[in-house]
Formats: sequence, C-alpha cells, structure tokens
Amino acid sequence: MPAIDFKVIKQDGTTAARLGSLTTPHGTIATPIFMPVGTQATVKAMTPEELREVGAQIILANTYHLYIRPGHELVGRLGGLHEFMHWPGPILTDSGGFQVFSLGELRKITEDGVRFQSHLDGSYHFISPENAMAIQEALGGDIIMCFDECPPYPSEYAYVEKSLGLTTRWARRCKESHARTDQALFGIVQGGMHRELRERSAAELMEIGFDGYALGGLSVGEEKELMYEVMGYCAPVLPVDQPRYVMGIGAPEDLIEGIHAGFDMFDCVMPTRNARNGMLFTSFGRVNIKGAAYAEDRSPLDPECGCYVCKNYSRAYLRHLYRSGEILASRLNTWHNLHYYLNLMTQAREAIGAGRFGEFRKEFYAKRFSL
Ligand SMILES: Nc1nc2c(CCc3ccccc3)c3nc[nH]c3cc2c(=O)[nH]1
Ligand SMILES: [Zn+2]
Repeated sequence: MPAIDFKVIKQDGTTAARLGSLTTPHGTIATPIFMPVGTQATVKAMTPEELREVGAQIILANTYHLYIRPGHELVGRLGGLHEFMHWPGPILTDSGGFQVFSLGELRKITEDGVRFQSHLDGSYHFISPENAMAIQEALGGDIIMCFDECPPYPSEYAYVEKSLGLTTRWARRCKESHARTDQALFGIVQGGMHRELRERSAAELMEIGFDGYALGGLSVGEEKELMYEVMGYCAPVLPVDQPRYVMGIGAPEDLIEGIHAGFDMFDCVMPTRNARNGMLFTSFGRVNIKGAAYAEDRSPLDPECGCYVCKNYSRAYLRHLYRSGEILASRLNTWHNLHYYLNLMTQAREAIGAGRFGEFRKEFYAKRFSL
C-alpha cells in the first residue's frame, strides 16, 4: 500500500488549476493547499488546536533545525513528530539541504554530501542523502523530501547544470536508502531558471520515480516574472496524476499564479514571519498595523475576513499590542494571517470546483490595492 494516494477530483474549466485529494497515513488533504511552516516543531505562536481552527490541514517541519536541536534521535525516541508536537494531521519535512545552504556559515559540498557548521554553536556536521533519509525517518513525517542542492541565484549556467546532476544522483541514493513504506518520498526538480535544465532535471527524477514532485530552486531572490515563467513551463512536464509542490512559494498572488499553472502544494514563512513583524494580509492588500493611521481605528482588520481576530478586535487594539511588544500581538497577527492564506485556498478550491478559477483569479487582482 503506497504511503499516499493522490487523485485529481476536477480540472478547472479554462486553466491548468485542479482540485485534488491527497490521502496520507495521518489524514486526507484537499488541494490546492497552503502548508504553514513549523520550523522547530511548532508553528510559532499557535497551538495545534488553533492551527486546526484556522483551517491548517498539513504542516511543515525543518529537518536541519530539528537535527541540530533537540536531535532527530531524541524526537524518534519520544514517538516521532506527531507525538512530540501533539499534531495529529499530516506533516511534511524538508531534507535540510536548503537550510544548510542558506543558514550554515561554512559549508563544503562534495559528491558524498555536505559538511557544515551548526548555526547555534559552530560545531561541524555532515549530511549525506542517506543521513537525510535516516533523519526524516526518525522524525516520522508523512511526506519527506530528497536531499538536494538549491543553487544560489543567480548562478552560472555551468554551475546549475553540474548541480542538477548532483541533485539527481543524490535523489537516486535517497530512493535506494529510503526504508519506511509509510512515508512518501518526493523528488525536487532543480535546474535554475533554464527551461532545458529544468526539463532535464524533471525527466531524470521521473525516470527514478517518486511519490510526488517538488519544484525547488525558486523564491531565492529571483524576479516574480522569472518565478512565474519557471512554474509555467515546469508544471506540464510533471506527472498529471501526482502531487506537484512548489517549495517556498509565496505571497498570496504567487499562490494564485502557482495554482493557475497547475501546482497543488505551497509553503512559505510569509504569513507567520510577517505577522510577527506587524505586516498583515487582507483582501484589499497589506496592512502595516503599526501605522499611526490605525491609532483610533475601531474597524476590524479585514471586514471580509470573518476570522476570530477580525470578529473580536479593532485595528487600534492590534496596533497597541504590536507597539507594546505584547505576546498577544504575535498570536493574533499570526492567527489572522494564517486564516487569510488558508481561506484563500478554500476559496480557490471552491472556484475550481465550480470551473471558474479564471474568474476567481481576476476578482482576486481587482480587489487588491483598493486599500
Ligand atoms: N529542499 C529544498 N527546500 C527548499 C525550500 C525550503 C522549503 C521548506 C520545506 C519545509 C520546511 C521549511 C521550508 C525553499 N524555500 C524557499 N525556496 C526554497 C527552495 C528549496 C529547495 O530548492 N530545496
Ligand atoms: Zn481575520
């Protein structure tokens, strides 16, 4: 019995958007879906029950961070991530490659793996594709990712080409060493911003065969047009009947464009990280809650939102909490931003179900920036 089962429920009438259902050992997910990031086995400022209440179906945890602290073996000995963080739903863990590249000061990439220094205490570590599988197997997520190299942006063509070859060889080693049959393994397509390299990376990974395919190497500082272009030509080359996940994407408009291109799964630190910095998403655009304009504004943050925060608190109060450095500011801001993202996905799924995602996408843009 495969670890996951994905079905396309409905193809949108006029776009590549599709409604899907992804069944995992910890529950079934309706796609397109946004996955909140819980880097250190917690989606910051939210309890698992609150995450459920705002509509989270699947959450992400970070292999690199949990390997460094408290250690993947410890989490494994305590029953794995679901038990450890009291989250009963599906969990996806990244392989750690990206974090090592973006966090570790000194790192050395060789055919065998990556040597790096801990961002906490500078101690030296080494992760190979085989280690990355063992770490994710100990953590116990339902979907795990291949160990890949995400080339910096911009990179020389020759570097990107060489790097995608390494990512493919590492992906093969991941598949060979992946033991747990109750964990799905996703391949990660690289190839930078070059169509022929992206297509080669996708073809090599499909040749090896994975339970789903992620688009890596994006949201690394490239212009949005480039991000959309790569998403546009990559979705159609990936298997139509398997999950397609774009890593690290993105702002609300990026999710709309990713769905429009035919992707099913998204993750980004934006809604949670921006919340803690007072940057709030609303149907009319972004609100910087510390702005003086909101000092005596009794209206809800977003009258169209309907979440617990928008039903019970004023902009003036949210501004006061943020400026006073209150813990409740992070909690209420995160609550609302996650509800905004997850509700946007619910609306997108309803639009696809009604075969009108094209119109939904137009309405989304028409309403924004009307703040
Ligand atoms: N393995 C990998 N991860 C990436 C992430 C982290 C997503 C993630 C997954 C799970 C938990 C946290 C983060 C990226 N985030 C932005 N761009 C990204 C690119 C890559 C990539 O190319 N490869
Ligand atoms: Zn709200």
